[in-house]
Amino acid sequence: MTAIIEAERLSRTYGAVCAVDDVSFAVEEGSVCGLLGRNGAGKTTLLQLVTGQEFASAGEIRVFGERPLENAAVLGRTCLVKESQTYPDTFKGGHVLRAASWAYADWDEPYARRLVREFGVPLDRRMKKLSRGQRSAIGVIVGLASRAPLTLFDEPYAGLDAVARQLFYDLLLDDYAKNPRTVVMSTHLIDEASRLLDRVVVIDSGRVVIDAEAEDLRGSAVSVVGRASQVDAFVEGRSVLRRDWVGGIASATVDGISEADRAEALAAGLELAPVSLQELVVSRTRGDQAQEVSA
Ligand SMILES: Nc1ncnc2c1ncn2[C@@H]1O[C@H](COP(=O)(O)OP(=O)(O)OP(=O)(O)O)[C@@H](O)[C@H]1O
Repeated sequence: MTAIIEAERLSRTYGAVCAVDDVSFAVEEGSVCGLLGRNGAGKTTLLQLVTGQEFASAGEIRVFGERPLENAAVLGRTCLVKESQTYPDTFKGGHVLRAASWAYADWDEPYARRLVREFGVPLDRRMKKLSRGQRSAIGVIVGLASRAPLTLFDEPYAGLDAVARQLFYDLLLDDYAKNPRTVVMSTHLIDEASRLLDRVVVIDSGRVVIDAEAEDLRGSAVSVVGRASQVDAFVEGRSVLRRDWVGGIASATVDGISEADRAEALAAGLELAPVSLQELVVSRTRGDQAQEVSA
């Protein structure tokens, strides 16, 4: 496999703030990578480093094997769609799409027109007069129709309603199947986007805390439910991410679970339930302490 993005010991500091802290990871060609993390974790800064909009304070970032800074060969194949995109005052939706058609060599105009119809966005209205969701839809259309070999979406859904978000996910999956490309998407809506993701990179306070195949990650934890005493006995010595009690019934989210562990839990009369990607990420980025919740 070819790595399209390679970060090696990459850091970006702003005075005393270390937005990206000694980060190393790779994104393989033809994969969809979810970049997840809490507010202020460093996701946008990382995407800006990837697209040459920020200088690294230390370390290396390579995109298509080259440094992205002021590199037309790299940036011509890279499309970053971000929520906070600003446009010239007089720009209408139609201008944005025309500018994008000039910027991206693989721009697909008929597909862009189809997406405009599907999202129902007006192209003859100034961008600043559009609703937040309509502006986001224009960004999503640019990202999809750019057909850029590396497409990065930085929280692209702000203001998009649930129907439009689902449309975006469906279009991305469908288009990705027909025209494989490399996609990185930062999102807080982890479970919604979960089915799209091949790989998950989670950053917390600028550092990578999880870098794994989404499938492996989903199977790495399980929720065990049963009588509190049995749950307590099972979790003894295991890595517990979260515990909840209701009366005498307890449930515990246990990390690093093996097939033998599952069999042992079932033999002990405990029920097993899958843990969603969102639960797992929340548990692992909440701090060192397992959360204890009683009701
Ligand atoms: N230009 C800047 N000057 C100073 N601090 C900055 C600058 N840009 C980002 N930061 C800080 O770096 C940290 C990471 O910010 P970043 O925008 O990358 O986070 P994020 O993960 O994208 O957050 P969110 O999910 O809230 O959008 C934050 O503490 C932020 O305040």
